[in-house]
Amino acid sequence: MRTVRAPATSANLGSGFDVFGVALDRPADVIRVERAPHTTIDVTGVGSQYIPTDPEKNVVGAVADALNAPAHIEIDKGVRPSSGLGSSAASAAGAALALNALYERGHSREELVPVAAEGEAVVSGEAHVDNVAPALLGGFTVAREDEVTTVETDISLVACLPEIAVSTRDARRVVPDRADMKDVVHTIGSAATLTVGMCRSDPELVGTGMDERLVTPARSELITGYAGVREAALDTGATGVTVSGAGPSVLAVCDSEKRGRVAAAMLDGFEDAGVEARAYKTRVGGGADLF
Ligand SMILES: Nc1ncnc2c1ncn2[C@@H]1O[C@H](COP(=O)(O)OP(=O)(O)OP(=O)(O)O)[C@@H](O)[C@H]1O
Ligand SMILES: N[C@@H](CCO)C(=O)O
Repeated sequence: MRTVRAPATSANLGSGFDVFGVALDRPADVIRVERAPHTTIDVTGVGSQYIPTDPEKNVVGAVADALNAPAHIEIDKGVRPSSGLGSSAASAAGAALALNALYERGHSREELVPVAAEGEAVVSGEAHVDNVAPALLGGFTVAREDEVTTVETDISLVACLPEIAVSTRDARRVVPDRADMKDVVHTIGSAATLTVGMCRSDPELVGTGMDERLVTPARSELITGYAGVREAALDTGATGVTVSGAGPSVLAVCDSEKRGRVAAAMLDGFEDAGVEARAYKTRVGGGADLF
């Protein structure tokens, strides 16, 4: 048997749609795998009632197929599904690392990124890697077609998860097909600023670099209370706020000692909109741990 703790992740960070991602040091899924003639799946934990155990429909089934590694797979969910915190990616990345070890396949973590992305294709229709890459590699990741660059960084974050479900599939439908060149230029400037901020572990630059006008405006409409939550976080010292992944979680960057105040303000913002929520005081963390 092999066990992996696979972290939540936040993709996009505003200006890096389908490119940027970060590993979060909490929450996380725990995946246990044992050799078996056919793949079977048990799911427990947060939101497990919404997660299929059919290997054709669960992301870990696609990963087991891709590695030709049938197994009994137990998933203890710490990352709620349809959260914008890379719930499906945590399971896919965890299963890839665990099955690779169980069957001694010998793949590197980098080689496991496209394998785990096969799982993402099961749920969102596309094998996007911007959540599985940080879940496997840790830190801040920049994903291009066949290449992922990683940077270690020390950035504190608050991820606020409302009791709303937004599926990645639905949130991809509202992304506009076309963009104004002025908005594209603005986004490139933000993405470059954010990248420098990650390299310098500078929350001001990272927060400033989250600003963009291409994807977030349409997606934030799917999150009841978003405008108030964003304003509340900025008023209490966050340096930047954006939609986490496809939403509905809202991600704020701030100094580590301000996380408590920012988290409380974001929860109040959702409460004012009549939405229950929970907040994770977290930071950019490492990739999945194999035990
Ligand atoms: N092992 C799994 N863990 C979580 N969700 C799974 C798993 N297998 C299948 N799913 C399905 O995937 C969907 C959740 O994935 P989705 O990409 O929409 O959310 P997410 O991973 O939290 O978000 P995001 O990618 O925006 O951070 C749900 O419909 C869920 O039933
Ligand atoms: N980049 C993907 C990530 C989903 O978590 C999206 O925003 O649709």
